[in-house]
Amino acid sequence: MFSPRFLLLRSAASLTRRGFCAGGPSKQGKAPDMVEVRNRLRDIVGASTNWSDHRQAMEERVSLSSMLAKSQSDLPAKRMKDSYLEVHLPLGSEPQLREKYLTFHNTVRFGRILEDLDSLAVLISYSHTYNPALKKSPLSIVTALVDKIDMRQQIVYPDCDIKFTGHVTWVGKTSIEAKMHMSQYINGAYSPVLDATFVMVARDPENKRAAFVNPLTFEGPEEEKIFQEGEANKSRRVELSTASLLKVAPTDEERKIVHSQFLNTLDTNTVSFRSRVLPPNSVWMEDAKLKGLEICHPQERNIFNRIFGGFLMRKAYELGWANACSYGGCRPSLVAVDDILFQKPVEIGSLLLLSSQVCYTQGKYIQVRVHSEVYDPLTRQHNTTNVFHYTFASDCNVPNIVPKTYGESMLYLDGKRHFNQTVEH
Ligand SMILES: CCCCCCCCCCCCCC(=O)SCCNC(=O)CCNC(=O)[C@H](O)C(C)(C)COP(=O)(O)OP(=O)(O)OC[C@H]1O[C@@H](n2cnc3c(N)ncnc32)[C@H](O)[C@@H]1OP(=O)(O)O
Repeated sequence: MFSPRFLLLRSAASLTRRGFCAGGPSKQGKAPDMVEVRNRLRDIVGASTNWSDHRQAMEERVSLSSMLAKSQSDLPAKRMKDSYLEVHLPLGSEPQLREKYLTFHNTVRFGRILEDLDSLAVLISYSHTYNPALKKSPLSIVTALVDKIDMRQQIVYPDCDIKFTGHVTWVGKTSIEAKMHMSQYINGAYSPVLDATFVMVARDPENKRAAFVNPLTFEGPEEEKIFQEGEANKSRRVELSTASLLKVAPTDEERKIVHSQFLNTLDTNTVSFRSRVLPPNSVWMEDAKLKGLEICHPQERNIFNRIFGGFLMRKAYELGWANACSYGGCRPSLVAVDDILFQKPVEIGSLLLLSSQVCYTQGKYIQVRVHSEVYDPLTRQHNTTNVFHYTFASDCNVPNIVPKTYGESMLYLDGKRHFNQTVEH
């Protein structure tokens, strides 16, 4: 069985029984925090605490393959409340924790929140797939996609307690959608800060092949609605991927936008398609990039000895934020995160190249895309691992971003699609 600490974190019912009510810690014990979430994740898969033991720990996991279900119907259906978790981040009551989360401008580092959400989504997924007959889970559950994060409040205070709640909202055969909410204790009550939807994928113990997850049942019309939303999200994701500009031509309306941008930048003094002039209050796309490099040390590993998805999101977010800050000339605030795709795992020891680009602007909004790739210095090969999309708002209107090449125009249209999806709807 998973150890009693895991049970502390389990369902809504057990949380209430033990007194982990919304108001804060109980008398019987402290409400679970992020350290406990990560310790639990380590226990669930049997990850080593020291890097020097990681090979042995991985070898031990291989034997768990025989515990995998042969089909989804062999697994018992779970209820939404079976995976419900509530976790506290006591920034208000534990000042020593604040340092890790604090920005120079006395707000909360959003990159740290991304890390916490990622760990929580994994634990929610393990709660859904929990099998009391097993000591360790044979599943390797990885983050495939951050579907969206909607900000409901711009400012996150560094000295007020934070509460995360969440549960599984939809499952496929081997994938799980988890929705999480973050709220902050301000003036005697918790007020909503953000809503997040993640898609997790279950793999075998060696993280090589997909593995079945328990079906999900819903109780009552409210849960049915949540499940239907999950179905709709899945269909939307398939539609978006089919219409990707990397696969098909832009729509008629989009083509018109590209051509009118081209005409707007033609030099009227020359009869040439090549001589281009930057319109007033505009910036060429090629001048709105910011790049970075990360050496992927063992310290940033996840429980599967690959680089932790939350770390990748934090690094990409901070680079994207710095780019938006430099572009708008003031500190921007985050409006939304959407469609962060984890295409390939990042191995420990990799050189990770991060490249951010302002790809769309509208009024005070700045849409930033961050692309990350692993670079092998021996073969000089590059492999894309992630693509991140962030929407920021500046204090006042920013210059228009203008593409010059066809490839940049596609980035612009892709940025516009992401912007419309997150801000306008
Ligand atoms: C030791 C110290 C530890 C310290 C503690 C650290 C903190 C704790 C950290 C905790 C750990 C933190 C966690 C981390 O850090 S995880 C690290 C970050 N994530 C990764 O590295 C994942 C990288 N990506 C991949 O490996 C592959 O692309 C995956 C495995 C994701 C898919 O591969 P592939 O494409 O070959 O899969 P498939 O064709 O067999 O399909 C399988 C299923 O997947 C569904 N699907 C696929 N893609 C998407 C998508 N984009 N949107 C929605 N769904 C998607 C698909 O529909 C199907 O579902 P279903 O139809 O069967 O239902």
